[in-house]
Amino acid sequence: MTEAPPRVLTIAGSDSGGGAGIQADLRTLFACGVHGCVALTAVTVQNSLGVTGVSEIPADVVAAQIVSVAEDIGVQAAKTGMLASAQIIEAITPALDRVGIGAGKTPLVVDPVSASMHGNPLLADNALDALRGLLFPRATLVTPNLDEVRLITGIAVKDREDQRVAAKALHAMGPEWVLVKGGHMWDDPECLDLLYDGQEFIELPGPRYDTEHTHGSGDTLASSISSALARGASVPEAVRFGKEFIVRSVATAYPLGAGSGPVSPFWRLDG
Ligand SMILES: Nc1ncnc2c1ncn2[C@@H]1O[C@H](COP(=O)(O)OP(=O)(O)OP(=O)(O)O)[C@@H](O)[C@H]1O
Ligand SMILES: Cc1ncc(COP(=O)(O)O)c(N)n1
Repeated sequence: MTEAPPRVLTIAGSDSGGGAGIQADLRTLFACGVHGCVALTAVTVQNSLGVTGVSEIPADVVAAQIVSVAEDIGVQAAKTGMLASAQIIEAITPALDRVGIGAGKTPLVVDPVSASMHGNPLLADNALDALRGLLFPRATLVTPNLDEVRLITGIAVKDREDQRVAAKALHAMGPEWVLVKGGHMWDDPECLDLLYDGQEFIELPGPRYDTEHTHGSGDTLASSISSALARGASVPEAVRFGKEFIVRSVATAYPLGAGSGPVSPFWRLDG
């Protein structure tokens, strides 16, 4: 009998265009050789141009998916993406505690998705307190982009020095590690992501490709990191793996529809 691969649980929303959300997560997890499980939080009506509708899954159903999967199948890492509302965050917190995800147990990556790349909201404004107060203290790693940094901390990051100040402010909210992503530092010729554990800064430099096709880049990064954590990697090892994974996925992104196409993990399946 073949041994089961590691399992990663993604707690996230669906993107009907298949570029971001759980579709990007499952595609990435598959390419990384781990089994992906899902706790669906919302269905979005979405294509390459943006989001035109959102239907939330009832909060108790989101929580029940987590418990069902973790208690039977077992997971070695989990990640959150679009969480939609304070009610969903409040419902999943006791479920995560019940099955031992986060808070120093099974690694939990919190990607604090607040809006789509087109600017459409994916998290209610009144959910920020729950995100900061309930999820951040349980997180092994939080992975905000610069818009999310501004929403969560009030810090407008313009350069690499600000990125360090923001990392400290985010770390003070309770996560073990913080990754401040540099994709939105538009003036920077590189995409430098900054990892911080309260003591040491680790810089993860990378090229900046001149492309509009970066849909799903945050999900792909967080999922590839989660796959490495599920295999037992340390956080710095997992983030280095994820950075290499996303660089190659942006390099091979493809156009789709009239707007922004998705980053592509397919390169990993070649040869
Ligand atoms: N044009 C680019 N070229 C290379 N790497 C990029 C580019 N844009 C983003 N990245 C990388 O992709 C990852 C996601 O970064 P970003 O800051 O864009 O997060 P995000 O906004 O959450 O992503 P998205 O919302 O597009 O899913 C980071 O590792 C970042 O450095
Ligand atoms: C369901 C869902 N989850 C996450 C994103 C963020 O991805 P992006 O910033 O690339 O639009 C999204 N657009 N849709």
